Amino acid sequence: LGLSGSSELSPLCSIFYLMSVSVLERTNILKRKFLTLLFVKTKWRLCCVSVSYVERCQQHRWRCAAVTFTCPDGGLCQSWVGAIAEQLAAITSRPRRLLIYINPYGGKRQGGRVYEQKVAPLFAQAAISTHVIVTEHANHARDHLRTDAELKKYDGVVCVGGDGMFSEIVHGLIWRTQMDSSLDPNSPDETLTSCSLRIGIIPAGSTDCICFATVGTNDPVTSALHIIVGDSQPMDVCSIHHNNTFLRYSVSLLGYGFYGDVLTDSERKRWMGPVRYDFSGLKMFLTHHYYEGTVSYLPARGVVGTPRDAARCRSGCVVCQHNGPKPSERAEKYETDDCGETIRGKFLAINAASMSCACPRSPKGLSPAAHLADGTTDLILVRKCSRFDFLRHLLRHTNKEDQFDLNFVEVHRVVRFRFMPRHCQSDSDLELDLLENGKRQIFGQICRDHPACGCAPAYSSWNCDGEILTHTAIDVRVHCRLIKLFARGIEESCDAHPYRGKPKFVF
Ligand SMILES: Nc1ncnc2c1ncn2[C@@H]1O[C@H](COP(=O)(O)OP(=O)(O)OP(=O)(O)O)[C@@H](O)[C@H]1O
Repeated sequence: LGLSGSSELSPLCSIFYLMSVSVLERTNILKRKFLTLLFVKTKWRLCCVSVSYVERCQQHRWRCAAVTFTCPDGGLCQSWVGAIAEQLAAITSRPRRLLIYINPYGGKRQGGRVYEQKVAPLFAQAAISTHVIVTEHANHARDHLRTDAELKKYDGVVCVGGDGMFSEIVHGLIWRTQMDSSLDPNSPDETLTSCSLRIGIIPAGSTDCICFATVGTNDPVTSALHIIVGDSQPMDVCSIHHNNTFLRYSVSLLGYGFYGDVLTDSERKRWMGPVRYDFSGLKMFLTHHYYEGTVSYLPARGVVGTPRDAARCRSGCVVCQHNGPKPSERAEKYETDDCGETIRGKFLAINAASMSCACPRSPKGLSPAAHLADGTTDLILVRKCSRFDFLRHLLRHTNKEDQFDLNFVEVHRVVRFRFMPRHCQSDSDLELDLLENGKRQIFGQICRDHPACGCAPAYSSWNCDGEILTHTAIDVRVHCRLIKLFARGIEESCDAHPYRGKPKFVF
């Protein structure tokens, strides 16, 4: 794009303006997908204005592209730079100051390099000021956020690492927000205050499931661009309590039985690297343990959507918008026994998916129709069945068949649930079980009390977003939209998007 010199600034300005608006429309600048003005440089007597913008690539990836305008008139160029910069400054959703935590040991230990080489230059170009903390030990970021961080100075918190690192940020930020609001996080009935700061994830871990589920790809540049353009994706968080004591928050998967056992076993095999998950998965599948207990839950009422829907939670999801927080629902409690449902049984797996839990290994995820911000979690109960049937269920996570369309699997969309393993049940509950299930139970109980006989163990562990919980009897409550991410959810049919690929400028 070249403009010949002229002393008449105003008409030239208009032409330049019209042409640029056309360019910007094509690059989607006017729909806020434009990234940022990068620089103005003088070349001999020509001035260049380079405008950077987001270009969509395949598989939900974003790239930073640039278009350069040249003009012999330096003053005109400067006025253009000023005008565009003014427009950009008016977009208040974009962060200006970020607090960044880098886990140098996450994934392949490339967090520092990924940030320095791929992300920091983009933040610098976008004029975002950063305060970077390289963590020195586990829970460093969480504890810093809880007490020391001067959060008022920042527009967002970014973690460079995997799901464990994200979890640290979530725990630190939620705890701090509740403390600042004088709320008691130990009370499971407390209505928590939503965090005002958004969280960004630069994926540099082993699995990066949260990033994949909210952005659609695990790519540091794409995540950095979502942060720069100031995207915002609200997210539900489950609080987990045991006897009125806070244990953890969960945003993705809470799994007892199969997924708890796989995590416990894989933790002992860290030396194997990422392959440990496959190894432990196979081992636990062959071991085929089942666990007895009681699940009680409050079904989600007055919401649209079910776990069996064909529609998926995507960018601008109407289900999330419809089911958003409603004041009357926020204080839902187990006030009476009859407001919840109760299921006793033997389970191979009890899973609560607060999002699809899609990842590169399971592109559909554990609950494909789960929503990021609808205030519910999908409670999936896999009852005791044969190994062959359980394999059928597991394989359906990777193909197009419905993993819930099996007579030993049930799924409920809930706002709260409790689990009580059988060994923790009161005597009266055990008597009730006995009456319901007959005398076969007596021999089962003897086996459980004397594990040396080689029967199934009495209890498993909860896998809470990749961490093992210390208690098995838990009370889980969904808090609608407790946090916000620098993301926009997975965009629909990205490959067919009109703005994908290189924009073609025709003048
Ligand atoms: N400096 C550090 N030294 C040791 N551990 C750390 C440090 N900083 C953070 N951690 C801990 O490392 C754990 C794993 O980190 P992270 O989640 O970034 O990587 P990952 O486990 O490889 O990835 P993923 O969780 O996606 O599988 C986190 O739970 C975090 O608490």
